[in-house]
Amino acid sequence: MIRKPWIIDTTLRDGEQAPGVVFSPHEKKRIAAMLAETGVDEIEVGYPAISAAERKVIREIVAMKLPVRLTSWSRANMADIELAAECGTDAVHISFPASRLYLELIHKKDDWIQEQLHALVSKARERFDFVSVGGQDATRSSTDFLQRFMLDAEAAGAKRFRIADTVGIATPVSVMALGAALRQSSSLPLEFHAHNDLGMATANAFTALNEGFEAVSVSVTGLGERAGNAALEELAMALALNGDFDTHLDTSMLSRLCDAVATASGRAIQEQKPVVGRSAFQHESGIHCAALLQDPLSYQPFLPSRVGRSDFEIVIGKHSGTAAIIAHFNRRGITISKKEARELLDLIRSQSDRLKRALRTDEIDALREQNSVKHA
Ligand SMILES: CC(=O)SCCNC(=O)CCNC(=O)[C@H](O)C(C)(C)COP(=O)(O)OP(=O)(O)OC[C@H]1O[C@@H](n2cnc3c(N)ncnc32)[C@H](O)[C@@H]1OP(=O)(O)O
Ligand SMILES: O=C(O)CCC(=O)C(=O)O
Repeated sequence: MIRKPWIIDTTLRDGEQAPGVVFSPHEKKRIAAMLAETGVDEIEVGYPAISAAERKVIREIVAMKLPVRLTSWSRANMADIELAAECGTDAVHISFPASRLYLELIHKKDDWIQEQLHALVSKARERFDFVSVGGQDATRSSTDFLQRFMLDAEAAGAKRFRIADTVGIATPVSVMALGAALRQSSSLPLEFHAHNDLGMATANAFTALNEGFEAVSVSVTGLGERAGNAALEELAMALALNGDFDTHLDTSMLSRLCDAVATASGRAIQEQKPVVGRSAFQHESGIHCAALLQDPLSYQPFLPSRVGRSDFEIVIGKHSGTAAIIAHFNRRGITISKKEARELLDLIRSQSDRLKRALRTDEIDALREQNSVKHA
């Protein structure tokens, strides 16, 4: 059966918490509009308690009437919820500490959670259509604790429970075990909020959906605290290729969306970034290029056009072969013979070894000129 996962984008909340990142109101509105156009189901649009300016831009995004659920983030206190209610979002997410360590850090005991859940969720339900409850640091908590927490959240009227892997220590194996245990004791829909400290955020989000979590939170380019969150573009493509999910996401928007967030955040997209990094569709190896020129899916998981990119790029250097060299010239409207390509390849390899890099087009042209002078 094809499943429909609920994709929550938190670029405007957890994404902006990446150290040093500040989005302008214009950038926030543009990112929200692009997220809606991409087809995410919900946008965690910000944290109202930060400032009046934050509340103003959230209200402006609400006024855009995007076809997506907008959620405000809140701590587990009445003041934050009231500030969130001023913003007019459809939903509020109330974040509780969910581990002993986090409870101690805010000087609270276990029974505080139960009391607050009832007071805060019932208050929030008067003001919001949808109330989600979050467990911060849930992956360093015990299953018993979380089971009780979820039952209390459900009884208090919450509509979803977020398991936050706040310090990014979960693995696909632990996510599967946790999901299975929690679903035994409560029918409250589950969300997984991954962090990438061990490089597993996307894998954990993907595993959570496969394990039966109804929702995941992601951010564009994985922007977020420390090593970031699960990346929307990575999860979108993993789901699209998997075949068991229908996300309704327009993946052809992903490159533009990631570029917009990279520019607005001042965090350039890493060269090797999956899906949208510059080298994600760049090839130098001769064997790969020879095959790609016959079938572009031979050495790529999907066509670049699927994420809004143009054709794959051939890089000419030490690892090139003659097919790539002939194609390099063909793409520029120049026909060269296999024999000439072979002669050029020797020159390209020596120069590439010497320079310790691939060659630019002008350098390749100079070598061709040098080779033709030799034959004149
Ligand atoms: C894992 C996460 O992503 S959590 C989200 C983190 N995001 C942010 O912190 C970004 C925005 N933060 C801010 O603008 C400020 O920190 C504010 C407005 C939230 C609070 O500022 P301040 O009042 O100066 O408090 P400060 O930041 O020093 O300390 C955090 C306070 O929140 C309390 N707190 C922390 N987590 C929670 C929680 N889940 N529920 C209730 N209270 C909490 C702490 O006990 C502490 O309270 P205290 O000031 O009474 O001791
Ligand atoms: O919303 C929550 O409860 C969790 C917040 C968060 O971003 C995290 O714990 O990583």
